[in-house]
Amino acid sequence: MSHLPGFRPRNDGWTVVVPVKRYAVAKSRLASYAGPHRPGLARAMGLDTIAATLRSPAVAEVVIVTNDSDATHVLNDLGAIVVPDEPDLGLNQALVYGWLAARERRGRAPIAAMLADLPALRPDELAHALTLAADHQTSFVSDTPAVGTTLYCTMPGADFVPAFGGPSRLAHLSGGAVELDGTDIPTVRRDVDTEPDLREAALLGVGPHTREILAALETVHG
Ligand SMILES: Nc1nc2c(ncn2[C@@H]2O[C@H](COP(=O)(O)OP(=O)(O)OP(=O)(O)O)[C@@H](O)[C@H]2O)c(=O)[nH]1
Ligand SMILES: C=C(OP(=O)(O)O)C(=O)O
Repeated sequence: MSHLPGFRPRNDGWTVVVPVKRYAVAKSRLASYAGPHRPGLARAMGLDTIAATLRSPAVAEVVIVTNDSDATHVLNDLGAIVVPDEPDLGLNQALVYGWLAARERRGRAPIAAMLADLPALRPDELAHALTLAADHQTSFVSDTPAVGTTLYCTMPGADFVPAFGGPSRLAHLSGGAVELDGTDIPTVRRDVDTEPDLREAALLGVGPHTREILAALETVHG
């Protein structure tokens, strides 16, 4: 197993569980913009998100839940632990399955769930969010419009009840999770579902895989 430059396995720190949908069917809301590049764009955003997560100083281990064969091989080579999406019942069930695997591996670690569509994610901003999260049993970071969620965090012993999808900010608040201050973590909050989201992420500065696909899309769209 090779590791990214700068990645140091740690014994303390967070386990971050990341669900990755099969690229062939992912990011349907970007279909008209990305056309044949849509699976490649989903892959590139996932790779940039997970590479930044592996480099974050607050992260000890990354557990990926996926049934995508390319993601399984490539993310394992990057240094993530990859488990199959055995339930295959959507995002939240995949996260619970990943949480069980994470707990089995590192029983006393704090565990967070994070989406794979944060292509501008910076390792230091993720570390900042996870440091804030350590003050609460259960907490979360809302997305840029403050409607959805990008990161859901639990300390050891807390229930893990992710409620991602649609207006998940309210769902997580109703479940008793504390919303973390999003002031200094714009790249943790910028998930990408649509073309305007992608433009905003590009302004924040996306990782190299997403940058390459964006360059190809620029030649299509002018
Ligand atoms: N393992 C797994 N991951 C999922 C599943 N559904 C969504 N995800 C992941 O969950 C995160 C957020 O998903 P969405 O933003 O809804 O992405 P999406 O389903 O690809 O996009 P749309 O087709 O536009 O809804 C991304 O990391 C996806 O890869 C699923 O059924 N299984
Ligand atoms: C899954 C989520 O993201 P989106 O609905 O933007 O895909 C969410 O915000 O809970």
